[in-house]
Amino acid sequence: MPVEEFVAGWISGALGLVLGHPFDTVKVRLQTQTTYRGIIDCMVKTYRHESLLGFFKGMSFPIASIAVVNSVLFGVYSNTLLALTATSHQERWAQPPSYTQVFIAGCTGGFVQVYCLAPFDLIKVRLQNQTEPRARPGSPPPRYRGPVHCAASICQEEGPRGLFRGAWALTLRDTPTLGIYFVTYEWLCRQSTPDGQNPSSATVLVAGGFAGITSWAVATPLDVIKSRMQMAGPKHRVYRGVLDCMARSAQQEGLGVFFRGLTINSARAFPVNAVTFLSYEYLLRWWG
Ligand SMILES: CN(C)C(=N)NCCC[C@H](N)C(=O)O
Repeated sequence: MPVEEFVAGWISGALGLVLGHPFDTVKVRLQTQTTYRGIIDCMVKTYRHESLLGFFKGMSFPIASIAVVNSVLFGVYSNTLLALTATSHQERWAQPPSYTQVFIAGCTGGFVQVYCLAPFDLIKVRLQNQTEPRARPGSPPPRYRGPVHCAASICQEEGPRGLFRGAWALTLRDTPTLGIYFVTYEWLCRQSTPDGQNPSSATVLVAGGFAGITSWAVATPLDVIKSRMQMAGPKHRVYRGVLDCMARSAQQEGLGVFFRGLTINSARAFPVNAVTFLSYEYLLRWWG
């Protein structure tokens, strides 16, 4: 099993993550809180109350976890393609796999990475939703003091299974959308690259960016549901399941609720995934 695909997945994921985290914080707050009038209002309020640091809340854990999550995603994707087509990454532009094979490999990578991503994503969402400024004398301390305290509190209050709250919604979000993600990337690269050649850097950047936008656009409705289910701990509103959360959200806030965070998700997706794919391709070519 080629391990360089796992390492390239990790480094490229980390670069994309740092670039996209401020967008991600705004998105999570818009999806789960009703106090903001829109993206700009959320950005202004976050900056006023919490300074620039507010945008980077909850980032340390994803940085640590991206090592596992992105390397599992890209590693499983690439190794599934290898099993389906018997061609390595280096041979893949000369003997391209079919789109069905790319879709199956993407869905497999998406499905497997969910079980690494779920606890980290839950902790990130809980920390991003704490709007209190960092501890000031006299002000009440935030509920979670940091990622480790957050994980420990969840285990204590909700049991270890609490760390997987929202994992089913995450599976429904990520399995098909990661198939779409890799198919879009491959299709765009092949459209603008002569047969048998490696795509140029500009092509990889644009194809990676649009793969991110397309997959996130499709993923947004389940992303909203996933974030709400993750916030619904034992002390908050509790949903009976994904369908109950969908029905109650739509009843209370209208169908528009499923598109909350769509603009910010797309704005974040382009740079994050352009950088992720560019660094992934280059690391593999460099090691190849
Ligand atoms: C629609 N979905 C869930 C995805 N396209 N997932 C792949 C994510 C890649 C990158 N770390 C990101 O956060 O955009």
